[in-house]
Amino acid sequence: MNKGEPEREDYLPLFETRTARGRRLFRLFSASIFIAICFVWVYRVTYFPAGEAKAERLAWLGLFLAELWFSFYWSLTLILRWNPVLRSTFKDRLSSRYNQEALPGVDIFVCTADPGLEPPVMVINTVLSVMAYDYPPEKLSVYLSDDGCSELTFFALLEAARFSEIWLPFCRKLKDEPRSPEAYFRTELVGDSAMTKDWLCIKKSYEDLKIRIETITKLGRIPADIRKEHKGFREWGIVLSQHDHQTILQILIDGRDANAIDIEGKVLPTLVYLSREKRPKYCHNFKAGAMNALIRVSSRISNAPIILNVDCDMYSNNPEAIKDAMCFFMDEKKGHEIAYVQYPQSFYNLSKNDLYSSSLRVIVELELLGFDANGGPSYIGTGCFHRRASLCGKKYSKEFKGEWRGPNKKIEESASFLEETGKVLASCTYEQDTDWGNEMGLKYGCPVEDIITGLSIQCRGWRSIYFNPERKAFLGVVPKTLLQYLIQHKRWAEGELQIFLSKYCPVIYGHKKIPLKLQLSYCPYFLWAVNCFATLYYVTVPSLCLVKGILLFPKMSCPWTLSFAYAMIAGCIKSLGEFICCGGTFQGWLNDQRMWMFKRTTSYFFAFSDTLARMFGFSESTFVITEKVADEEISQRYEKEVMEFGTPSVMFTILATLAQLNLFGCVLGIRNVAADDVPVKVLDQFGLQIILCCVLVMLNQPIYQGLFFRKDSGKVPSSVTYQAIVYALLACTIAMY
Ligand SMILES: O=c1ccn([C@@H]2O[C@H](COP(=O)(O)OP(=O)(O)O[C@H]3O[C@H](CO)[C@@H](O)[C@H](O)[C@H]3O)[C@@H](O)[C@H]2O)c(=O)[nH]1
Ligand SMILES: [Mn+2]
Repeated sequence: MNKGEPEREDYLPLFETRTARGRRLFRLFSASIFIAICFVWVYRVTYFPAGEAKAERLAWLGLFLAELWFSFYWSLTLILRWNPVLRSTFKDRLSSRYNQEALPGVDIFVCTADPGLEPPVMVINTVLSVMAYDYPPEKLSVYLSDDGCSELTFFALLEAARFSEIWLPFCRKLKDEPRSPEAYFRTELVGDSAMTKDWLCIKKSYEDLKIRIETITKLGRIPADIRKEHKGFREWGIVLSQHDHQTILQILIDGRDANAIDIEGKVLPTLVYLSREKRPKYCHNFKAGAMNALIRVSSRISNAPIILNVDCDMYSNNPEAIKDAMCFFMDEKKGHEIAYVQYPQSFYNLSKNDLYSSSLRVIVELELLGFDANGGPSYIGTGCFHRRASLCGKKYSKEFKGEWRGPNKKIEESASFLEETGKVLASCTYEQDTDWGNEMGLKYGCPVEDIITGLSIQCRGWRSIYFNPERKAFLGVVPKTLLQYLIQHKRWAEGELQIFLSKYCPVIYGHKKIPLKLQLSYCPYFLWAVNCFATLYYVTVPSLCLVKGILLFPKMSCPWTLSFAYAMIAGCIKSLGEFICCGGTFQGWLNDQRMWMFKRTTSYFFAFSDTLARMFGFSESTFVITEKVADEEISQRYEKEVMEFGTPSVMFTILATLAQLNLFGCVLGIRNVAADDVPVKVLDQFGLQIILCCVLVMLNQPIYQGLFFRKDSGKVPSSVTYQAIVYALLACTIAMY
């Protein structure tokens, strides 16, 4: 509370913050690991093989540098773990303090970009789920941005608009169930026979709707008779291509219209289709461009003070989520500081032990809690409620309390007039010579537009909140193939590194604007890509040295081994403990470790090189959209947690080469032990190195499967196998001589 303002004794906050348990244990344990790390350094410095051959000295020095990097990086990650906080809300206080009238409007933005990769049925499920929020419908407006400019998506949305007339009344009878029809009907109906008739009837309607959409999606065009049903289809008459077309803006449900009601006569939320103008000459800035067009167009139509942004696969799983978010924004004491409330990204198609470790478990369940405590989480692109003002560039000020009330829908103008005038706002030229993409809206020029936008909002003085309730607010899909996963992480790592190397580097840009701990909280992510070097070194050189017989670690009988062993084992225990506390399984943790290794040696490596290439002007930024569907065979393997290779890729060549190097190292190491007169001696000398290789081999196990044992179409393609064998043999030969 500011000085001068009267203390209100009776004031009850709308949300509460608690510190997480177990912090003290964590700090102690981390400190002990840190001590072990210091001993490792001391060992490296005092036992440097100065008198040995050059190769040995170099190998040793490299390893030391890699270890220094790991220690530094590890210390950075502690900042995110030091002081995690948990938030909880009081929705009952919110509803007793504010009636329906007093709640702010919410504009919901759903982004889609490709009907092939993001099937229209999935998109409309997301749309229907957000239309069904437990919130006054006249306060809700849902906007679908279609960067794919697809009439198939438009058709699906039109069908969804119709279906919402029966779906929303049905949802009002539900309690906690998910509001995406697909997800809802996946679960069996329990109890209540009065519901059964309704249930069967709605289920039938949904299935019909789904078949209609899927048939037309398969067909790939809209039949003439359907075309006649809505004036919107006429727009596609002059669409040249997906990348060359005018703005298409259609208000499918006009919430102000007295006829826009569901079968029970209740108002429907406004529903709008937007496909912003695209011309080959112009840069479209991917999702950031789409979002900015949505911000402007929605300001013309509904202009709600709060904006929710979701990706097209992220359906709403908790109808109360808006009210939760409002508890933060509308808190009388602290609400006015908050620019955005970020929910975690959660997923519904994870395999049992999360094969690709796509759930980002530790980030979502632990690191972001620490991020929040350090000043506010980053914006992670989806499942985020924004204050329109702060997203549009407003600086934080104590005086600005937010205007929740007031008319948020312009009553006077007709829908077609709004469409006509709104179109201009989504044209290619509108942003020229404006601050859009810079200080206004989402930032351009970065593959992780979300992170950089969040950072700049915080640097304008705002705070953000991370809210991770038990019941997940949004559920989306993760990629089902290894390559999709690696490409997605490459995009992320690339974007993050790009920010670090730009003027937005948090320690420079954030200096004096945000607290140091918040600046540093960003760094572990921004430096993801840099990990590639130390990791590549650690997975190759010890194996090669084993082949050649170069000693890199202390002897097993030497006390220094203890420091290495402790740092490794305690480090693993800590990470395993965290993983389990965050709800993971042991197998899941192993998968997680494996995926860290895989992405560090491939995604991060390419992220690093591509970032440099772009900085020096050799390439342009791209945005590879993640596939949200997979064919039947791939899905089946995914369910069984069999890793998917299938298509040739350099990333796989790297992984396969490294895996074989480790295997050679391991085999040769063990052979030496066996062949030695006194096996104990070799084991004593090379023990740690052999263990390291064995661990790597164990982690690489799915690759050996894919290389040598599998026959299905998801195995490593033979071209990759041959290349990898050649490279690995070559590397060993060079190492030996
Ligand atoms: O030109 C484009 C490209 C993408 N998208 C949409 O952006 C969203 C995210 O794309 P996706 O391929 O699913 O990427 P993810 O890696 O899964 O997305 C995460 O990472 C992105 C930044 O890299 C953020 O924009 C996302 O919100 C965040 O969920 C999807 O809804 C797309 O339809 C567009 O609207 N226009
Ligand atoms: Mn996605």
